[in-house]
Amino acid sequence: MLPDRIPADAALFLDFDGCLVEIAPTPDAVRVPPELPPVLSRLHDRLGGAVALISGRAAGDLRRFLPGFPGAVAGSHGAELSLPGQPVRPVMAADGFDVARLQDRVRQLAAPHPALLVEPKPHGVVLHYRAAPDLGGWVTQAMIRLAGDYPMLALQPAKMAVELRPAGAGKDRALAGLMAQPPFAGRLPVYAGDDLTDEAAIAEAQALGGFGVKVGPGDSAARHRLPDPAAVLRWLEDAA
Ligand SMILES: O=P(O)(O)OC[C@H]1O[C@H](O[C@H]2O[C@H](CO)[C@@H](O)[C@H](O)[C@H]2O)[C@H](O)[C@@H](O)[C@@H]1O
Repeated sequence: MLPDRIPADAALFLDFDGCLVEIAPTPDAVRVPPELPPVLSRLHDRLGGAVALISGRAAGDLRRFLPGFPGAVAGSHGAELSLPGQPVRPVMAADGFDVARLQDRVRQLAAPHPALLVEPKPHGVVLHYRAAPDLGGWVTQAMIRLAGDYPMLALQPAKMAVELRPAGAGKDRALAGLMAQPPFAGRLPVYAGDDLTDEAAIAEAQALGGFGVKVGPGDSAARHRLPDPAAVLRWLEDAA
C-alpha cells in the first residue's frame, strides 16, 4: 500500500542506498538526483529540522554525497552520529580490536579475487561481491569464519556484500536515540528503507506509533511500500 503524504508532525528518517539513490555497481558510483538535495532542505524546514539520514554508510561518506544536507546523520548502522554543525562522533565504537588489522585481513582474504571490493569503515569493514556474484557464498563463509575472531562485531549481510560492524549498533537504536531528543521528540516517526538492515528501524518506528515504508521488493514489516528511489523522491517532493 502506498504511503500517505508525510504528516506535518512527522520525524522523517531516511536510508540512503537503494532508498534515496539507486544501487550502483560500486559504493562510489552512486548518483544523487539533482532534485534530492533541495527537496531534503525544504522538508527539513517544513518538519522543524526533524529529518535525519540513517545509513550503513560511514557518516562522513554521506556528508560527502549530500554536502548541504542540514539534518542529522547516523552512519555506520548507528555507530556514528553527525549532528548539524558538529563533527562526526562515535556512538558505540566496538572496543578491543584493531580495525586497521581487521581491514587488512579482509584485503588479504579478497586478494586472490580482484573483482571483490573491500570498503573500510571507521568501525568495521565491508566485503562487496557485486562484480562477482558467484563468489557470494565464498564471501559469506569467509566473513563468518573471520567473525569468529571478533566477538565484539556482528556479521551484517547486505545487498551483494557482507559486513562486520559493531555488535551494539543498529538502525533501530539510532532512530530511538534521535527520537529521544529535539527536534525529533514528540513527533511521529516515519522511516523509509530498502534493505534487511532497515527492518529493525521500520519496526521501531511502528512501535513508537509511526510507520515504515519499504522501498522495493521483498518481505517487510512496513505498513507501506514504494517501488524504487524515484518513487521515494516523488513522495518527498509531494510533502516538501
Ligand atoms: O544503509 P544504506 O544507506 O542502505 O547503506 C547500505 C550499504 O550501502 C552501500 O552498499 C550498497 O550500495 C552500493 C552502491 O549502490 C552497492 O554497490 C553495494 O552492492 C550495496 O551493498 C555501502 O557501500 C555500504 O557501506 C552500506 O552499508
